[in-house]
Amino acid sequence: MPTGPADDAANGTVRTPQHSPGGGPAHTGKRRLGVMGGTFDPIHHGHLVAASEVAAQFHLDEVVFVPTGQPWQKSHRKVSPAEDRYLMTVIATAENPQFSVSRIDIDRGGPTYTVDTLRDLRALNPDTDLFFITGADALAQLLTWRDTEELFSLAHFIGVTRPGHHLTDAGLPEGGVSLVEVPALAISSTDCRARVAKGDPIWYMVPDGVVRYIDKRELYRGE
Ligand SMILES: Nc1ncnc2c1ncn2[C@@H]1O[C@H](COP(=O)(O)OP(=O)(O)OP(=O)(O)O)[C@@H](O)[C@H]1O
Ligand SMILES: O=C(O)c1ccc[n+]([C@@H]2O[C@H](COP(=O)([O-])O)[C@@H](O)[C@H]2O)c1
Repeated sequence: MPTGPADDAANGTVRTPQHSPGGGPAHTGKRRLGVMGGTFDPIHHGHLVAASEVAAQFHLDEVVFVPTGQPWQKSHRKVSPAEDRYLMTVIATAENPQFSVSRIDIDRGGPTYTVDTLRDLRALNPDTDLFFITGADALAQLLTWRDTEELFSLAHFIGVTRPGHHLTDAGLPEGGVSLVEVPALAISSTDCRARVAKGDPIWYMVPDGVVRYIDKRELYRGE
């Protein structure tokens, strides 16, 4: 029976980065909390599969989804109200006892920086190891985030595959990042929004409750 990412690496499911022998930090005996940050406009099955796969491979006790307040690197486009994105995330994760949702980035106000997310989660969860889950596109931009040197002291970073993006930890600190293959789902929030705007269905791309919420709140129409 696998005991951790090192075993998973042995059977080939973790693409072990050269900087991170064994595919991730050893189990310290502390609670292991995954952190999935995103704008979730809307949340879709690509997010959920990534979180579920990382939780299994890294033996996480829980994954907390953290919708952004103001995603400063998406300031060039309209972002739906935080409350709508938060509620869609709650609806999408409600059935999974291992998943939860945090409002910390929304309630803090101002632009969302992951360094603040992780500092706050650290304070709220003493004696817990944090694992920040992020997609290949976000991983490639990580060095443009605020206070990158502090980020890697707060959490271990797990980069997951995403169709259309190359998964690499080039330039990132040794041992700070693990790369994981997740079952590829070619779904993006951008595509979901465009489909709703055109009147195309998004059934089965996002959870059923999220389809109904988007319809009820008339999100993405005419965008
Ligand atoms: N299909 C997917 N597979 C794996 N990871 C994904 C997928 N879609 C999004 N992610 C990751 O989830 C995190 C949050 O993503 P985000 O909320 O921005 O969704 P998105 O689909 O990338 O949105 P948008 O299309 O609006 O940029 C990011 O790290 C992103 O790379
Ligand atoms: O900390 C930063 O400067 C930073 C810059 C861009 C994105 N992030 C985080 O990356 C995650 C994915 O962001 P997004 O906007 O692609 O959904 C989310 O948790 C963001 O807060 C963080």
